[in-house]
Parts: sequence; C-alpha cells; structure tokens
Amino acid sequence: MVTAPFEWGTEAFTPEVTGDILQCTSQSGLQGQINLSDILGVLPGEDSSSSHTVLFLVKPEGHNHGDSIAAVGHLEKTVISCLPSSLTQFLVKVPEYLQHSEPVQVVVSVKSGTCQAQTIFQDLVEPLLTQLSVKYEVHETKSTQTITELCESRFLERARAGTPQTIVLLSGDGGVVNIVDYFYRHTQSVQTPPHIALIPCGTGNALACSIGSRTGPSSGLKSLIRGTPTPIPIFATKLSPGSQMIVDEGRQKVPLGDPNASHQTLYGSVTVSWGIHAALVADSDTTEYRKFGNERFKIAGMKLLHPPDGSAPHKFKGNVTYSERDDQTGEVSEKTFEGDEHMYLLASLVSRLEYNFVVSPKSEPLDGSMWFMGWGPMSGEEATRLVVLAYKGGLHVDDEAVTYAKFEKLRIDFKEDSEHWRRICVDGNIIAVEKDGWLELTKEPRQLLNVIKPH
Ligand SMILES: Nc1ncnc2c1ncn2[C@@H]1O[C@H](COP(=O)(O)OP(=O)(O)OP(=O)(O)O)[C@@H](O)[C@H]1O
Repeated sequence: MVTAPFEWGTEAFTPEVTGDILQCTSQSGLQGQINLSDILGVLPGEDSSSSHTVLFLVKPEGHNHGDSIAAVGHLEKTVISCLPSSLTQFLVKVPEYLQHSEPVQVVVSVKSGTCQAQTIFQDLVEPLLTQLSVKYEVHETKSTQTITELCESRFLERARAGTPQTIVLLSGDGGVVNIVDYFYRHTQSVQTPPHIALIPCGTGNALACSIGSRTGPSSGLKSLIRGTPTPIPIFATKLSPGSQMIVDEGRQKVPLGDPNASHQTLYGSVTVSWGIHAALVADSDTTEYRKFGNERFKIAGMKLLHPPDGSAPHKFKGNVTYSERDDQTGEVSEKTFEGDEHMYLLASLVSRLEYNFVVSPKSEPLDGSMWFMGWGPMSGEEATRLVVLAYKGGLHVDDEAVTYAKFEKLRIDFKEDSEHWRRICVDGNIIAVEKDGWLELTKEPRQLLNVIKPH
C-alpha cells in the first residue's frame, strides 16, 4: 500500500484504522498508509508514553499482493502516538528465545531458491533483529558443507551442554535437512534442543509451508517474533547396504556410510518418495533448472509424464508394504500396496511440499503422523489430472485411483534393473538404491530439535 518514496522520518503519526488500512497523519499534514497485512508487529514505546513503533514490510512497487520471494521488499518502521484497539493484535514483546545469552545464530544459505537469501537478510532480517536489540552472529554458506560444519563446531556441542540457542535459518528445506541429519546421526540425546526459526528462501520450503507459514520471507519474520518452539517430528529411513547419495548434479555418487554395515539410515522431517516425484526432483537438481525457481519441478515432471519419444511414462517395479494402526483399538495390521508396478509413491510428515502443493491434506502441522499417497501406472494425462487436484488443496486423495493412508512403517523392495529408476528422494536428497535393494521407513522416537511454529 505504501508508495515507495514516502519518507516516514522520525516524527510521530496519529493513527486511524479504516478497514484493513492504517492511516497515519503527521502534525505537519503528511499522510502515509500501511496495509494491516504488511504489519509484522507493534512494539510499545520505551518510556511510559502511549507512543508505539509499527514495524512493517514495504513491498517493491507492482508487488502489493501475496508474499512471494520475488517480492522481497524491505522493513520500515514508524512511530504512532497511540495504539488503536484494532492494532493490539499486533503487539509483540521480544520472545525469550531471542534473548538467550548465546547470540542468535543466523545462517544465510546463499544458493537457496533463486539466490535471494542475502538480500532477504540485509533488507528484512537484519533490520528486524536490530530493531528488537537482539544479539546475533551471521554465517553465510560457503559450500554445501557449511551448515553441517556449523553443527559440528557449534550447534551440537551447545545442545549437548544444555546451552539454549536459536538458529535463524534463511534457506529452503535443505538447511533443515543438514541440521536434522547431523544431529540424528551424531547424538542419542541433547540436554537442550536448539530452536530453529525458518525464513523460507528455498524453492519448495515444505516444512515452513506446512507449519503454517506462507511462501515468502515475511511470514517467516512474523513467526520469528511471535512463534512457539515445537519439536520437529523426524522419520528414519533404513536403506539396504550399498545405497549411495547422488551429488554434483548427478555426476557423482557418495556412499552413505560403511558399505559393510547391515543397512544405512537417513533421517528427515519432510518426505520420502520413489517414482515420478523422486525422478523429477533428481532431474531438476541442476543449476540450469534451479533458475526456474519452483517451476523446475513442473518442467522436469512434464518430461517424465510425457516422454519426448512419445512412449508411456515409466512403470516403477517393486513391492510396497505398510503397517496401519487402528485408531480405536491400537491394533497394527500389515497391508500390501496393490500391484508391483507403480507411478507415484510419496510418504510424508508434512501436508505441503510447496505452499500450493498439498500432498497430504490430513496432516496437521508437526503432529508427527506419517501418511503416504500413491498410484499405479497410468497415462501422463491422467497423472497430470491427479497432480492438478493436489494443487487444489489436496483433492487428489479422494480420487479412486489414489491410495492415501496413515502408516506406522513402510517398506519398498525394489525390482528395477536400471539404477535410474531406483533413485529415491529423502527430503530433497537423491539416493540410488542397489539392485534388489530395499527401504524401510519408520518414525524416529528421539526429539533433538525444535522449530518455531507460527501462532
Ligand atoms: N555457498 C554455497 N555453495 C555451494 N552450494 C551451496 C552454497 N550455499 C548453499 N548451497 C547448497 O544449495 C542448496 C540449497 O538448498 P535449499 O534446500 O536451501 O534450497 P532449495 O533446494 O532451493 O529449496 P527447497 O529444498 O525448499 O526446495 C543446498 O544443497 C546447499 O547445500
């Protein structure tokens, strides 16, 4: 709403709220307007005067609607001489988790999404922390290993020692994956779980979208100043020996662990998939594709559903079994997913993989229940119809072609000859399972990390 050149200055404005607009008038007759949806918070004045400071987001011109990363904008503040009752909902005091003795650790993952994390930090996060007088330290990623190195050098040690810490993570799901993976592989317990505040800067931002944040960074800022630390539910994916992570845009493979061990385990907080979903994430994980933002998934997906040679989409061969718990009796029963050919199989701890892509509409934020949905071989057109329904609030799960179930444990025995079709996706990482390999997915009982959940 606010036109970019308006100078708010330091003088106090008389506020008046009309509809969803805060109208501010200065003594000298200057007038500015703030859309209520752009207000991040209102801070009481330091003295006992009735003046308050309104912190709000100014979006670039032409981006007045929505909350996309393309429209980063900047943080602005203005002083109002009193607090209209309709603004009391925005009152904030600096939360306890931003006032620990250790400075807040801000991690800026510079290659996330369309590489806007540094701008989002400079224009939004840093001014907000400064305004709140929060002590912080900034770490910009220098490589794919930076976040893991920070876990090793700082975060895990502090958590084990019982030192309260808050990590503000400007990344996509990848940053969370790095922290989850390091903690769950390296410790059985911590004295004080770190609190992670997500400022979504990635492509999908599944975890942020599924805990109630919208797609863009301003929703992350709102949760940062008025959220509740809540345990992040985690799954454990056991993989048959010899499974390897595919890295460097598909050019290299790295063993997941000791190849002589009976299995390898990967931990995650979002999703495990096989079939079209895993293939499209793998195919689109290149610098070239990343330029398209979250369109990259759609472009790669269309190629898989409509192969350029005109053939039918691939039929993924394997056996899928799962166990379901009866909510009333608590009894657990074993089920087999129909047929040994599949197209789409996705298990999830979250409802959304992108803000509008609702894979599991019955998942509640951070409730810890695991759902899977999937369907067998069909034409590219039919599969596109189901995906479109997922973009309409998750309507695909009501379609008779789709299996949608809450499960306790899921197992896949792969029967594919070609490694290309044995690629699975675990929270965005791509793993090639060995020929005749298997995967077993269960909930992880340890609770080592919290995320700041928006109110
Ligand atoms: N300085 C850097 N040099 C090289 N790679 C980096 C650097 N910083 C971050 N990366 C890598 O870039 C990727 C960014 O992943 P992230 O999940 O944050 O974003 P995304 O993939 O766009 O979003 P999402 O996972 O939500 O779809 C990670 O693999 C991370 O390790």
